[in-house]
Amino acid sequence: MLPPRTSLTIFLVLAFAALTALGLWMLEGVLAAEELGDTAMAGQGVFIPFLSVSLGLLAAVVGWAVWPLVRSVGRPPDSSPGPSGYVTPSCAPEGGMPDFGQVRLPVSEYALETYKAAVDHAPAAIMITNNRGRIEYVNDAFLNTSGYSRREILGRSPAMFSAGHTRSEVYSDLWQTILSGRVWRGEVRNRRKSGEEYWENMAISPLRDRFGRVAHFVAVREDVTERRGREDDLRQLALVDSLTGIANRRYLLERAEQERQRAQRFGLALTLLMVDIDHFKAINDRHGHAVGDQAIRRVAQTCAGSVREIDIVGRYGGEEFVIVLPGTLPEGGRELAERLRRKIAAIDIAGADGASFGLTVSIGLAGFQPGDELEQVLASADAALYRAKSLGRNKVVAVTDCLRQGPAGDVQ
Ligand SMILES: Nc1nc2c(ncn2[C@@H]2O[C@H](COP(=O)(O)OP(=O)(O)OP(=O)(O)O)[C@@H](O)[C@H]2O)c(=O)[nH]1
Repeated sequence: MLPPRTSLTIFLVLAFAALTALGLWMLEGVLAAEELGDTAMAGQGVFIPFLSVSLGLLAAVVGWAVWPLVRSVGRPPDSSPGPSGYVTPSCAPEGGMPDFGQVRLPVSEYALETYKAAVDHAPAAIMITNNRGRIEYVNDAFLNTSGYSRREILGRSPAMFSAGHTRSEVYSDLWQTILSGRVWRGEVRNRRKSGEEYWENMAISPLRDRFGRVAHFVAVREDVTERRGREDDLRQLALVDSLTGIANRRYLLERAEQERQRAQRFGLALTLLMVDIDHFKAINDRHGHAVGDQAIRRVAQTCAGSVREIDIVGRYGGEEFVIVLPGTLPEGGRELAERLRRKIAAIDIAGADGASFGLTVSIGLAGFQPGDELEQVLASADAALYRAKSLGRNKVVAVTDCLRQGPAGDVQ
């Protein structure tokens, strides 16, 4: 199908060519008649102006037809849209995308189509909510990560994905940030449709409408569960004693210091126990290192299994443990220490010779006093432990208030 301009041009050229031919034929007749002195024919001199007008019009029509071609010489190919309004691939500059900045308005539809495809199929999960917090769009990656269908998500609140562990301050910070027009970044724990929980790293930015108002929010989310798992493992390795699985010395002291500061600030009670296996060297010597390790593990497990969740049990040295009891007075600590001493005395360990053997511990106990540094409380508990050992072992000794300022060993 020829474009209208081309069809009209062909029609006009043919029409004027026919008229011109007719004019020339008649002119020939006129000239011949003049030569013969035929005055009747010579009176037909009206055909000369007619022929001139005809030729002039023909030139104008041809000029009108070829003008666009003359104009396009030396220009890049036209990027006019195809019948549907989309730019066809042939309109794109060689080897790349069309330059959207150069094209006329209908091409923006093509640009929109391209941007939409990019968002729909982006590898990161993308969600768009309106400023009332309702989900208006999610891409394919979002559906894959969350496990929901589009129908189950659209129109609902993003809160439907929360696993419920994130503190409310995190969300208030999120809203404050994005409502003020800034980007919020953070990691939250979410839940898939299957119930499985996962970590998501999110960047949420406000989208402004043509009037500059925040009308939507776009969230780009990435499942970082694997990375978080590796970090957790590393963190665990850094905090935990590899032989016993309880807190290592560094982490124990860190947590103990936190509790000391809390006790100091809020005037809370805090008691510290120092537990040491009696004659452990003899166990090692008699049964070997592996059995010695087993004894250390059993004592650690017994300590960890005898305290509350808020208490902290850590390995302080080779066969020495510290138990931090927040919110506990020395009397309460002593009760626990006695219970623990008896429990450990009841442990049976398989010896190298096949026969089982028992073990005992000595426990030193000290309570925190306002103004104490952690080292002072530890030194007091250690002094009490020393006293328990010197009193024959398998004993609990607490530092009394009147003696805690005295030299090491002045305990009762
Ligand atoms: N098997 C094993 N032994 C350890 C470990 N750490 C330290 N030890 C040993 O524990 C022993 C501690 O001995 P001592 O400090 O003399 O204490 P003890 O023999 O228990 O004597 P008292 O505490 O006075 O009753 C040493 O022989 C260390 O080599 C460990 O991780 N595994």
